[in-house]
Amino acid sequence: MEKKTVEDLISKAKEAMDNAYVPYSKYPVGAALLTEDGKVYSGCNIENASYGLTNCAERTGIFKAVSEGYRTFESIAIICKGELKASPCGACRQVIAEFLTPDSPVILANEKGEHTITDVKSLLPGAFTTKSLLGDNNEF
Ligand SMILES: O=c1ccn([C@H]2C[C@H](O)[C@@H](CO)O2)c(=O)[nH]1
Ligand SMILES: [Zn+2]
Repeated sequence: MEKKTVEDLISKAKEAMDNAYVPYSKYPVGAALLTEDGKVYSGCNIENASYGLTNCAERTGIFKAVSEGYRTFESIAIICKGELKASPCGACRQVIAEFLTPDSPVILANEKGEHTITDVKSLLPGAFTTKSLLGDNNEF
């Protein structure tokens, strides 16, 4: 990926992270997605007093974009507070696998300005996808 694109996505994810609603965990997360036509959608985590209703940053960003008509994304950047780089939860990995391709870059960043780039298939090998429903997933 181009350095500028990576830096831009991380910076948009950080802006979203600053809007995180996290009174319970106090663990802000931000995500930013690049659409096929070059737009960026971002999201933050949104918690709830009924803890299980919390929505992660990744899914907030993806659902915002899907609700406006987007169906596939080029890449996603995720950032969290602190020195550890972000790592999406299992639910988000499944949703990421739905809307990005197995080779799509996933940028995992921390607040110190560091990041790692992995991809969707590494986050969720053998993902259950629309292909599985069509009997066309023979990864395993
Ligand atoms: O990748 C992740 C992991 C966790 N969270 C949120 C959920 C909750 O608000 C807080 C602590 O789990 O972090 C995210 O938004 N994305
Ligand atoms: Zn999640």
